[in-house]
Amino acid sequence: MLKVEQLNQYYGESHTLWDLEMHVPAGQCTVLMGRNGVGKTTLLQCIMGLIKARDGMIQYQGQNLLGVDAEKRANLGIGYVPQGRQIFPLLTVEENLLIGLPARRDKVRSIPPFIFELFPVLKEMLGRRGGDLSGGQQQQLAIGRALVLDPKLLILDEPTEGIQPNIVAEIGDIIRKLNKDIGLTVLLVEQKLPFARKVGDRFCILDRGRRVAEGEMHTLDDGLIQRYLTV
Ligand SMILES: Nc1ncnc2c1ncn2[C@@H]1O[C@H](COP(=O)(O)OP(=O)(O)OP(=O)(O)O)[C@@H](O)[C@H]1O
Repeated sequence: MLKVEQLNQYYGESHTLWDLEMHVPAGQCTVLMGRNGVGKTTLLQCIMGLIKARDGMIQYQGQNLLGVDAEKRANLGIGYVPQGRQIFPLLTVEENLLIGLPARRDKVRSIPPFIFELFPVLKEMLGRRGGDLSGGQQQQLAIGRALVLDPKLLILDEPTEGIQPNIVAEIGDIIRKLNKDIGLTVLLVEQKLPFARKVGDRFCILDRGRRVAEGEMHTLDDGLIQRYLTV
């Protein structure tokens, strides 16, 4: 569904992504892994068009995204949950959810009920300001906001960062449900190994801006973990 090929990205003169390759097959959950600062968020931001890649290809359903504006990428069915959630703290939960609706490809202009089935807490808190929610609730809101757009591919950047363990498990269950029951293709950045193993079908490991390993989750062995993931 998504194929990154020979992607190079620079921050000024600093070469950050090097001939990067990554495949995200349709219907699967792919986990992008690697230590801090290896380029995971940079890669996701290139995919979303939030930062520019210098050359290479990002192919989504057969189309090269590099010439497509960031707003249009959402229209193509790519949902994005950024690192740190980035919900609007002064807007209510309802307003946060409504904000993406005009970008939907169809004419739906109200919040789809399945969002509240997945996240009942959001229904209870519709009138609450986003900034008054707990970290876990904000993460649910950020995922809900991405789902409002009816994406086919959902991209999440460290959805468990700074969240209590019981909510982490809940978020894991929701990602699995979205992937296995609803059929969304998922790409997520995750540093917690048990979580990655629980939700992921495949992994892709970056090290210093390069892809160093990729494969099915059951092939992620101790050698790779020691070499590229443990700190
Ligand atoms: N806006 C920026 N300007 C310049 N350099 C940046 C910028 N953002 C990130 N970098 C650098 O690019 C490299 C990759 O950063 P990136 O945030 O993509 O890594 P990451 O793997 O997502 O790390 P983390 O797990 O800490 O979020 C790092 O060396 C970082 O310092």
